[in-house]
Amino acid sequence: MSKEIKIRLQLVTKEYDLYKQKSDKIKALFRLSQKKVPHFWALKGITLEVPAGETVGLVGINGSGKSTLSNIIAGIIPHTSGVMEINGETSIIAIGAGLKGQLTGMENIRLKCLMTGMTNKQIDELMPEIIEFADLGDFIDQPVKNYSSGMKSRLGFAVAVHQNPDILIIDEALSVGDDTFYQKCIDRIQLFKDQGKTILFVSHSLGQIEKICDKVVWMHYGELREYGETKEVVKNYKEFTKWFKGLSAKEKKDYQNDYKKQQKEFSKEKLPAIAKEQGLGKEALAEPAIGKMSNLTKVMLVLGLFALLLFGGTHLSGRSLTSVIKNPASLFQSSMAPVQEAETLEKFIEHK
Ligand SMILES: Nc1ncnc2c1ncn2[C@@H]1O[C@H](COP(=O)(O)OP(=O)(O)OP(=O)(O)O)[C@@H](O)[C@H]1O
Repeated sequence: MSKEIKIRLQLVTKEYDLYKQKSDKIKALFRLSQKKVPHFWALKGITLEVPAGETVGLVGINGSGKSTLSNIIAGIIPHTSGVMEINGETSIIAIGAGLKGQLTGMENIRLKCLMTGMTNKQIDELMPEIIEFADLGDFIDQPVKNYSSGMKSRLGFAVAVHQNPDILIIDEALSVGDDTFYQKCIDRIQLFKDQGKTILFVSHSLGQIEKICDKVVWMHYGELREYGETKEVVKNYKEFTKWFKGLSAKEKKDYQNDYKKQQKEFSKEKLPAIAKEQGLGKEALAEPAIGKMSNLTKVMLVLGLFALLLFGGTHLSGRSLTSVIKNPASLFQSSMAPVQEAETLEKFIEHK
């Protein structure tokens, strides 16, 4: 019997607009600027299937699209076009991802757990176990902004592995920990594997990839260059990096510029031909609902959101509407000290 497919992607793309300034983005939205905005395609049509229970590694040189792909699968950022089918709960561990700097380690644990739908009672029961796994000592009561990247990774890992996700996505989170913590994480990943969970593992360490992964995806400048057995793909990737390292500085630069140029010049018009090449139907060219909206709908939506932010923010900040209109920046200036703010949030959460 064939295994259930946990992650199914068909021709998934990600396009970024390269605005020089934030104001250009707003002007473009309201069509106030005629300036042509350069585009960059971080993903140029990724087609991939990951069956349940497999651990798949993501390798590729810097900027090849590994984090973009894992963030899209985790639902952190939207894709531009293509079909995405994720069958199960995902949890991503990336250094500092989703952690609030002003809150303490313990408050962050509670917030992250609440966001996954756990009750305060369930969190209270699980808290000692998460704290023990993170092993941060007294730092658990310190604001996360004072943590090193290794400490943030510990906290993120501890929370994620206790959430019991179907699909665990680990983005470079193991690269910053010390040996003891690394081993603890490897043991936990092995336990996940034994439980038949699906894992996506992004790493620059081929040693880690070889140790953990059943299969490997090799990303190359927004394209999926190879997907297959770990041994085979790692061998080919090692050959490529050896060849690349052997190039002169100018040759390297030319190689990179050539690929980046292709990513800038890519367009949706090229997708039907790629779909045909990959044997995919028209549905692979689908765009998420937000991309299909007319410009008028988008403007109405932005205006609606702006009004909601203004009135909601005014209400929450306790300031008058007139004072906010006179000084909009005041909305974003906290009237409380960070510690006081954290305490308020803590009380709020406890109250719930
Ligand atoms: N918000 C953004 N706006 C514009 N371009 C972006 C944005 N985020 C990522 N990119 C670009 O998309 C490409 C892929 O980035 P991504 O972070 O996914 O690569 P990566 O393979 O994870 O790299 P690394 O190994 O360095 O972590 C890069 O060229 C990057 O500059």
